[in-house]
Amino acid sequence: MPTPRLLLVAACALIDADNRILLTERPAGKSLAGLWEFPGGKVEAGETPEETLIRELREEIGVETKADCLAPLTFASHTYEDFHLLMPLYVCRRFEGIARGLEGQQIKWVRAADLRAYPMPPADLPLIPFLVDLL
Ligand SMILES: Nc1nc2c([nH]c(=O)n2[C@H]2C[C@H](O)[C@@H](COP(=O)(O)OP(=O)(O)OP(=O)(O)O)O2)c(=O)[nH]1
Repeated sequence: MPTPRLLLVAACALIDADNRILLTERPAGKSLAGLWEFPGGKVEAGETPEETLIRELREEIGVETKADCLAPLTFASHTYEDFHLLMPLYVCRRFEGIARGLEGQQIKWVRAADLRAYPMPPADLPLIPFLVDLL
């Protein structure tokens, strides 16, 4: 089997003053629909992962942040059927605005210890212990 193409996706664990993490539900019709994920998206040509996150946080949940406020935590590396996902996970505690699902998606602020109660894409499961340790 040939190795599938590499897909670079940037994701962010937004953390509120209460140490809760924001999860967003993937909408019906998309791949992995109904699963809970970290906000983010594909790194487009000409973008840094930080620029991708600033754009995606603004578009998806109406939150503004800066590259300085994005700290790398860990990454996911997972083979899906059509691609191999490489996904740096950043942590962001400094942002402006009240998060809301601007694309009709549900959002939820979740304690690290409760993350496993939310079905997530398989690539995300190894990330949970890093957040539990951090928080
Ligand atoms: N944003 C985000 N994407 C994730 C996570 N975990 C995970 O496997 N992914 C995958 C799902 C998608 O295949 C890809 C992100 O793509 P995207 O969110 O920009 O694009 P999309 O909704 O249009 O996805 P798709 O329907 O094209 O697959 O990364 C995660 O925690 N956050």
